[in-house]
Amino acid sequence: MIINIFVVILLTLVSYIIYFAIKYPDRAIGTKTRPELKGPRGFPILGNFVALLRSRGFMYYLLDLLDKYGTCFTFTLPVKGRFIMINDPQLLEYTLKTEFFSFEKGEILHELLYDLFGDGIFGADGDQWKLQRRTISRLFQERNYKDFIYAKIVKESETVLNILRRCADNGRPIDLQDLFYRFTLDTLGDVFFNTDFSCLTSPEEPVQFAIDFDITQRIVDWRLEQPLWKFIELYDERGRQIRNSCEVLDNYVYNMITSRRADIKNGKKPPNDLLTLFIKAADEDREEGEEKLDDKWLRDVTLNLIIAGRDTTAQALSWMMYSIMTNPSVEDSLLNEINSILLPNTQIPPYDDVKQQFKYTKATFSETLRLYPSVPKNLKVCVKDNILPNRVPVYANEFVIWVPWAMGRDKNIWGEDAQVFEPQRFLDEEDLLRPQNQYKFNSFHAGPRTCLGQQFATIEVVILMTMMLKEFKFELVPGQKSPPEFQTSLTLPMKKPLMANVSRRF
Ligand code: HEM
Repeated sequence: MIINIFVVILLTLVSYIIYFAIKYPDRAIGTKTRPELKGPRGFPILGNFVALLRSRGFMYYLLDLLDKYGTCFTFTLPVKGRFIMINDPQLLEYTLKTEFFSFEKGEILHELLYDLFGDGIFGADGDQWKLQRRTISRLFQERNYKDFIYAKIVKESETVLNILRRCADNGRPIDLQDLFYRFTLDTLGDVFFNTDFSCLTSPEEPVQFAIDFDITQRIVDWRLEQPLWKFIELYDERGRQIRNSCEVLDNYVYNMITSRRADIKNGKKPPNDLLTLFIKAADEDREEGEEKLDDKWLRDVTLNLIIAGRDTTAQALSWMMYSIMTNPSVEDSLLNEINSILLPNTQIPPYDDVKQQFKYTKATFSETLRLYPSVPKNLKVCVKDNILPNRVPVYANEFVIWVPWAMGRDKNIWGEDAQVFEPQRFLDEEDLLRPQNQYKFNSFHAGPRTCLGQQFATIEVVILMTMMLKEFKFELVPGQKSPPEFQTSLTLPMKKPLMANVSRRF
């Protein structure tokens, strides 16, 4: 009897598989056929999943396909569906601005980001996104930079200099990538919570908040590439790890919120930081009838911003230092600029200079992000049938995907010298910053969802780079791969440490 039931189930299963294999002979189950589009042929039911698994990771897979098929092609993955590449500024403008409401983050992305990002701005769409964008923009304004953000960045930069002084004195090389991760996390801890995560004060010690942060991000990255993540996490270690790490992060942030609320209630003067401002903004908005601004909302907003600001900026700093160390003429121009703006015997650039001057430093930062964009690939889901300007239809539930890494190196977009590191391309004849088309230089995203931390990151980079380069010379420790390999991830970490020797200039 049991054997009969088993045979019936097996036969039914096999019949279904045969049925679906005939219905979806070269693409993932559930996807529409698109014979008019170029792209690799997939397996029945699984689409291009096998090829993706055989590749070195999603990013490398996309780069191989871009080489083979050009800027617009398609492939399919089970559970996720069809992806259409749109590696072209005009197509990007159309999806990120003109048809903004037809292309969203969508439910699939929201769900796989949820443990870490919650309902925060990164996974949010519609009114939920609009409300957060409005509140966050209100707080990233000039007055707050002047009042406390600038001073906190300078303070953390000085701690970095102390570490570098010890390295220079001991003749010990340093891993710059690790140093920059510590710097950006400590800066965000200070700016958001007026707290010291102690990443820089104990540079040899692991930091629990950072460890749990890295675990959750790694698992979220993996989910992006793995269609069966929900099922695998049921029996795999990763499910337990992400729950535990998120609990640590949640407890940390909720404790901060609770004790700050208590301080405010008891009439204690709260510190100048973004948490205080967010609590005030949330309370004001709640009085105006916004229901959603509770402590969970505050947790989501602050954690999203820390995630947004830590890795992106640390990685940009690492690639920038690598580019400076391997381009002596760029280093000379940076030093000329620093010495022409700073008075002799001063090392800290004044706020107004950071904002208005340092054009070459800012151009070097942009050039770094053109070649090494901190978010190297990105995607949106189509929520309403649409036709792209190149006449390619995109149907609801299909993804559009683009690769800033490849766009930044595309000769058709940046000219014959696209592969060359040349900050001058961001400056005009009078050495003023050239206004950029956001859809061409899209490392900070573009359209209504442009990065809200661009100014924050620029100020952080200008201050730290100026202070570091003024006092120290950096040289790559020989024997490292150049250019360094990246690790496939949501962002663009270097795969190995970036080891440098440090010596004093004076
Ligand atoms: C080099 C540094 C940075 C780069 C290259 C960068 C790049 C980006 C990119 C590509 C996006 C779009 C991501 C998406 O598809 O959702 C984004 C969004 C965002 N970034 Fe940044 N970012 C940087 C630093 C920062 C910092 C320091 C902060 C804040 C402390 C920040 C806050 C945000 C926020 C809030 C959004 C979401 C905007 C929205 O969805 O409306 N970013 N950033």
